[in-house]
Amino acid sequence: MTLAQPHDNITLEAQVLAEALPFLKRFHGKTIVVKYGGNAMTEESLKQSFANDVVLLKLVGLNPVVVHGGGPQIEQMLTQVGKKGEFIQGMRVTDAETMSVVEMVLGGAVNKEIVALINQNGGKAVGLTGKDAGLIRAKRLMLPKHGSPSELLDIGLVGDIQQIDPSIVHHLVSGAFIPVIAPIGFGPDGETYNINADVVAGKMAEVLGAEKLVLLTNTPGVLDKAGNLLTGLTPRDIDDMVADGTLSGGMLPKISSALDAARNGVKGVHIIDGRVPHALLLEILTQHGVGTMIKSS
Ligand SMILES: Nc1ncnc2c1ncn2[C@@H]1O[C@H](COP(=O)(O)OP(=O)(O)O)[C@@H](O)[C@H]1O
Ligand SMILES: CC(=O)N[C@@H](CCC(=O)OP(=O)(O)O)C(=O)O
Repeated sequence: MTLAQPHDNITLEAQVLAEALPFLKRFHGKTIVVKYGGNAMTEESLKQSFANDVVLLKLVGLNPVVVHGGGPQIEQMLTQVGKKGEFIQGMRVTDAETMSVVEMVLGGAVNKEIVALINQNGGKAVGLTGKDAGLIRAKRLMLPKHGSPSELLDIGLVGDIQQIDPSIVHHLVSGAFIPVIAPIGFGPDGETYNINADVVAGKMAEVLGAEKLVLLTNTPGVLDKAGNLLTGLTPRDIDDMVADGTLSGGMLPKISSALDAARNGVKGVHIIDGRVPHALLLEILTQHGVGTMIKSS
């Protein structure tokens, strides 16, 4: 027996669907880069709702391109092999052994899990690393030291993106596929580089001329010192928050990539809570933006 739904609920559902129309029109045929952070890939039901949202966006005419992280998953594997991860300014110090683990975890397990989830939900996902079809060319990153930016820190096999050749992504998107990209780059002499996934997502959004960049993470968005959600951030706010330490750890590369993308033409850049079911749909297809929008000025 199926019980009838109260009219109020039905009206509400119809209203939500009808409200999506202006967003569907605005974003039809547009590229949306979605960064799926390792910290947002925790519960099984959330992974399913993420995959479902990506497929839905594709089927209604948008072009989602997924860039994923996997920091916690790398950490787990490093622990199994008796190594401990170390981060400087939100970037993993990467020796040769760590690089093999990173490539195995990101290019293998995590990438294929996301591809399989999207495909189970009715999409046609194709997994890539930055090595495939020459997608992400990189060189060794030298980090300016905090407080003494003229001094440079060498943190190992961490990549600084030199060039993105988006042709493979364009081919896949036009063939109705959903690209799923692991943040690994290659150097001129065949070196393999570990690149922060937020940095890859930001650059990918710029190079693809994406309409939006949505970064899914494990906080409600960017928080102030008291833990309140900030719904919008200007470059000035960001400078102040970096200087007083309100932004730290993994949020540093995230914010700087988000700001670069906003300044380089990506119209909507959002950091949102990947632990909220269907956060991606709420952000893109409703008026109820969730999380923090990063403004270019
Ligand atoms: N001001 C801030 N607001 C929100 N999160 C912050 C802030 N400063 C630092 N963080 C940290 O940044 C983390 C998100 O970055 P990260 O761990 O790299 O996640 P992801 O795997 O999604 O990229 C948060 O879980 C939080 O611990
Ligand atoms: C250089 C660097 O820090 N690379 C990251 C790549 C994965 C990543 O960025 O994962 P999240 O998005 O889940 O944090 C790392 O090794 O953890």
